[in-house]
Amino acid sequence: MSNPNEKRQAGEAAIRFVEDGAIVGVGTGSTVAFFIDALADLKDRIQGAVSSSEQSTAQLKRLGIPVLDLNSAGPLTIYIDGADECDPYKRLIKGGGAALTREKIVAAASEKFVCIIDSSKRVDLLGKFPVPIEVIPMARSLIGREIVKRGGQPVWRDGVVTDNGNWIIDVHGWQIADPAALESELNQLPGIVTVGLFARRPADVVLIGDREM
Ligand SMILES: O=C[C@H](O)[C@H](O)[C@H](O)COP(=O)(O)O
Repeated sequence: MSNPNEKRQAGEAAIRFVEDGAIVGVGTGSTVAFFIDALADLKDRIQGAVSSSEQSTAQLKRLGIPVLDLNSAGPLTIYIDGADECDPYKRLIKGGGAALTREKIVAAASEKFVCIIDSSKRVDLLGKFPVPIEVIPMARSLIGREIVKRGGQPVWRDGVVTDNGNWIIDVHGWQIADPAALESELNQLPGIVTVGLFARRPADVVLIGDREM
């Protein structure tokens, strides 16, 4: 069961990775919300943040933290984000909040990815949490069939539209022995925008509560 106290501890502990003058990559979700609250206390010491979602942008702006565009911000030193599952190799499932595409972009643009979770997210094998996949709407059925061919059960997150105007399919029933290979394979399918597996670029540091994994 998710532990809000550990989420808050992780969000606050991640502040130690923020250096003076940094532009901070900011993820999305209830754990990141604690991080953003803590970041507000440092707002005069950083240049600003690059956000991964409209939700995080709204919170950052409300707290007076400048939100910068990734194209002008350039490479970032640090990205802080939550996850839905994390394995012993710091490979992740993300996208429970439908923000996976921008999250993967900001993570890729950052030198160090610090993942903040509570202990309920730690697993030995990824796949108990359904894998979110962002798809172009016209490809929903096509991608659904491709997932069934690969042993998964696709469930359309009906009614959810991502910040990019796309849809989400959640894949149940995968026990993922080689997440990087599955991520690469799915990345080849026309119509898939982003796979919620962060295995080719795992986290660099994982904080479970205030404890480093
Ligand atoms: O799309 C959402 C993100 O990948 C979140 O980082 C993930 O779902 C974890 O969210 P939370 O911190 O609320 O458990």
